[in-house]
Amino acid sequence: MAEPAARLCCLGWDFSTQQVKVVAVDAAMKVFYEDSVHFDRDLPEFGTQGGVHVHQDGLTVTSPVLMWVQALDLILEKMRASGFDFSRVLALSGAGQQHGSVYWKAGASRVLTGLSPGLPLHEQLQACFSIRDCPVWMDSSTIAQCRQLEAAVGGAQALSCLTGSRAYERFTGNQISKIYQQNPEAYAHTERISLVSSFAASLFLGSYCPIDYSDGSGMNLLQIQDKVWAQACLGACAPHLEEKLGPPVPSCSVVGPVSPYYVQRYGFPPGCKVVAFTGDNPASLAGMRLEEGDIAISLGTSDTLFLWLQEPMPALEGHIFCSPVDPQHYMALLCFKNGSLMREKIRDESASCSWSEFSKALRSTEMGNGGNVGFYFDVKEITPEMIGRHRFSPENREVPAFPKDVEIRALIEGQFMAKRIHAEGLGYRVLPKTKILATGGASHNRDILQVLADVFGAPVYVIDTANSACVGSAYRAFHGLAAGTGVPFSEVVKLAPSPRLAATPSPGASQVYAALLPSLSRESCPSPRGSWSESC
Ligand SMILES: O=C(CO)[C@@H](O)[C@H](O)CF
Repeated sequence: MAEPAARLCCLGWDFSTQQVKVVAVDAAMKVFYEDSVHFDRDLPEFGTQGGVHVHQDGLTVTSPVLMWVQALDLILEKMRASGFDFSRVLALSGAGQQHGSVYWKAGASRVLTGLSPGLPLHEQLQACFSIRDCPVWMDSSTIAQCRQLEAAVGGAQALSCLTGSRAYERFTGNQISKIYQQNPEAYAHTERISLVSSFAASLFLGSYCPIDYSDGSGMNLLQIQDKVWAQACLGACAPHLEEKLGPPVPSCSVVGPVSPYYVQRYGFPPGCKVVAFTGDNPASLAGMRLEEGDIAISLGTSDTLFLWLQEPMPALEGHIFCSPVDPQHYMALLCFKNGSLMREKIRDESASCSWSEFSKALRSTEMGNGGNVGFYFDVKEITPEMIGRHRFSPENREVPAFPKDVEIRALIEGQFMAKRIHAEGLGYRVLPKTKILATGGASHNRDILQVLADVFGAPVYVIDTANSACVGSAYRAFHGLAAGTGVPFSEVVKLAPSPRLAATPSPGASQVYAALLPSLSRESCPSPRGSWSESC
């Protein structure tokens, strides 16, 4: 096998909240190089914590754009110092933390197209941004702008039908609206607005890179069915916004060759292609190689569900984005705040702080828990917006407590049944070929995965998603090389490592949960909707 330095490859980048990461993937879909620059540790002069600045109001959260630029300088220098052979890079793509926005000052495009290979990027781009502290996804200071936007388009459900989500504080349109309202001069001096993903792509392109459909779906501005900017949303947020955004493009677009800056300074081949960058979650979906009917569940501090949808049903919970790998389909994201911290609390209270006791309780109780059902929200839940612990007896009476073993199963079954109900509320359907891809801390507990397989009636696989956004970006770069050939993404990446089977549904599981789910659905998803055309 050729030495790592000599292998033809694609690069996958991730401009995430805390770091910039890169992986190199060869034609056998094997990761053979990875590197990262950690903002807090490697660029301490910017004074971030977790890559961000939380402002005095506790609501505004920003990151310095020049920190991101300098991080790219640093990581490229690290790669060069390690002997990485840039001349073998066929294409590159990447991801950025979703919803964040970058404001290029009038005249910046001339600097971007005329970069001097003798200088680092951050020295040349110092004066190119009209806003130096960019709003990021952790910001929640735009509730007023959210209400204004929903009012302008006919309400929360109308906005969800149009853009895939009701108004969320972190979504970019509301952030732009706040900047226009509170800093009109900076807004007037802004010639281009990028997402973090398209900003990063612009650095490699040496010109403004368009926003892709998938990450653009996280702005409350893109009409996700027709994949055009929603004029009513643009008008409600800020004037002349469409010209500052530029037209969106399909996520699999080859947006151009890499800038000569990288050819001359680092030795990239002149023909190295830049494939549109996208959001970190869409890139992760690509990295996990989700296919139609599959679900990916990240069981972490909060639990996150990634769904592949053909016929989405926009709702007041969750987010529907254009798919990053199939222009005809969609993906959905559902976040559940009460994840591992809730599981750890019940473990401490009902299993003597022991996971093995916790697992023993799951093994010693029956599927369906004898009709005892529970919802456990010690912090205010996002999906649905509820708080507190709610336990119901088989007679559907609320009760104050369960025996310890019953409590443990009620927690896990309740968490997974709620996920299935809300997923189906967005239009998801379990198919015969459905795979559940589990990742995150709790995915190491086989007994928890067994409950997951039983509730969904589908096999559960475990995957390592440590670099899923980067790896997904490298996969998308390979897919970009096949642009115009009609070869599907799944075919391009078929050599990638397969997930490991961890649990299959127990006999009779479908019947048990088919009996329980409808009653739960009325509790936790009260407004049944029809298809997109019926509910929007
Ligand atoms: O806000 C989010 C998704 O809607 C987060 O997952 C960010 O993408 C993290 F960067």
